[in-house]
Amino acid sequence: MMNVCVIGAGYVGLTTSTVLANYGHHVTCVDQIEDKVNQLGRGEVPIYEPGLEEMLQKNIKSGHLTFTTNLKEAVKKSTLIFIAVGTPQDESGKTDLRFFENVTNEVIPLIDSYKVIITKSTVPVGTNEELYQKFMKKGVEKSHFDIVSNPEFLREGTAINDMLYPDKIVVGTKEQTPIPFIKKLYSFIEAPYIITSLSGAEMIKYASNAFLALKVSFINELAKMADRSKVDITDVAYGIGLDPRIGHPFLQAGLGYGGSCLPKDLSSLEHQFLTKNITPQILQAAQKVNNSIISEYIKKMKLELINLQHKKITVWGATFKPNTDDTRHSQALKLVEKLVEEGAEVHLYDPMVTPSIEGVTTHTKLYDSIEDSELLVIATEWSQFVEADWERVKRTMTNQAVLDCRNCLEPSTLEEHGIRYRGVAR
Ligand SMILES: NC(=O)C1=CN([C@@H]2O[C@H](COP(=O)(O)OP(=O)(O)OC[C@H]3O[C@@H](n4cnc5c(N)ncnc54)[C@H](O)[C@@H]3O)[C@@H](O)[C@H]2O)C=CC1
Ligand SMILES: O=C(O)[C@H]1O[C@H](OP(=O)(O)OP(=O)(O)OC[C@H]2O[C@@H](n3ccc(=O)[nH]c3=O)[C@H](O)[C@@H]2O)[C@H](O)[C@@H](O)[C@@H]1O
Repeated sequence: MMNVCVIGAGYVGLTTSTVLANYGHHVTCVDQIEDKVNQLGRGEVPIYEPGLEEMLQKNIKSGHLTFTTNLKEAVKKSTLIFIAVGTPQDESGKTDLRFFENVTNEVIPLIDSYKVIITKSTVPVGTNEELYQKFMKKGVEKSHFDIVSNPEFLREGTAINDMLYPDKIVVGTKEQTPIPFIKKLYSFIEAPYIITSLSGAEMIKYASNAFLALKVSFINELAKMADRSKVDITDVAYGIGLDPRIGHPFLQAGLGYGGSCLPKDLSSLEHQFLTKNITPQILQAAQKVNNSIISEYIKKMKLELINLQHKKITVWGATFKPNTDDTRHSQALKLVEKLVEEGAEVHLYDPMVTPSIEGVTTHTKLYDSIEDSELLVIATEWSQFVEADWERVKRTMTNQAVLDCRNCLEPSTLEEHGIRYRGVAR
């Protein structure tokens, strides 16, 4: 079993640390935020990720997983060093590598024996090659390090399962030397290896997120046409998805894609193209479609209420998708903000988060949020909403109308209760 250091205790760092510890490795997870480290040390996970807390507690107890702010000690005792810090976008949309660079600057002087530096963070094509050059320039002995680009493909909400059962393990490397280490590390996972260059691995990660975003934008563009042609978009998605060359996943029309990665990675990839003087037409179109969706739904609300000013509208869902507490780049919150701009009296309920937004009343009880409401908008497809008591919804609202921006409800169920249903091209 191997000694592993994971730098960054976010979704990726925590899942990586916990899963590796669960399969017998000795993992030290480092974060710079002391409170977070203390909390994690007590077995409390600051993010909502199903199954993570239980697995983490088990591994702390068995002694396979520890948390610290002391990078030096963690690096010294480990052969494999994962970098899993955030790589957000800056104001211009390109990747802000500040955290990544801080970490590598801190790690370089600590290397005095062979280590494999494994980049899990999503970084622009060419970053790991530059990192290799940086190690060489700073005089780290060639026999003391290898750089591996090992991007992560997990989804929030199903992180553990995705890490245990990936469809592939991508390993970008300049040398053969680190490959046996990586294979030993992941020996509990059955998945094909894609061994490629450092930049190849980086590009696979961006291409993957970009393609997922394209699928979502493609179906959302079709949904606009379907809506005006009285075509049910779920039939179209099902029909085209049966062709194995297309496939069903990521053809759910709705409010569009959000989250901490798809929007930022598309924007980053667009910048990477532009710096090479290539216009990324498809990427730009996918983003344009995604950015156009909120106004489509505002129009739909106006069909129901004519004017949104001073109308009491309730939005159910704030997170960017169900089963997470992440609201980064949430389309639901963009919709809420737009409703405030339109002068509506906005009420918000989410099972996991209670964000504070100027001009919005946030509720902690589902049915309180729709009291005297004139329109209920489903912005995130939490199962709690799908299973709502529609008779109670009908009694509590002033105007019985639901706009299902995720096509997650059964129209006939609502109609049976005398509630007007509008969905996404249905
Ligand atoms: N969130 C996700 O589902 C996925 C994220 N990724 C990529 O993985 C990377 C990490 O993403 P998240 O886990 O969401 O990030 P996050 O932002 O949730 O967490 C990053 C952590 O790194 C810590 N950190 C920053 N600088 C540090 C330093 N110098 N020393 C120690 N700790 C430091 C922060 O305190 C924070 O706890 C990103 O590049 C992201 O694009 C890839 C696949 C899935
Ligand atoms: O790089 C990352 O961080 C990760 O980004 C996404 O994972 P995640 O952000 O957790 O969320 P997804 O499940 O991909 O959903 C993204 C967004 O697309 C939307 N979506 C998804 C599917 C669909 O059919 N329609 C649709 O609108 C979701 O509502 C959500 O807002 C990718 O799916 C992961 O493979 C990747 O590792």
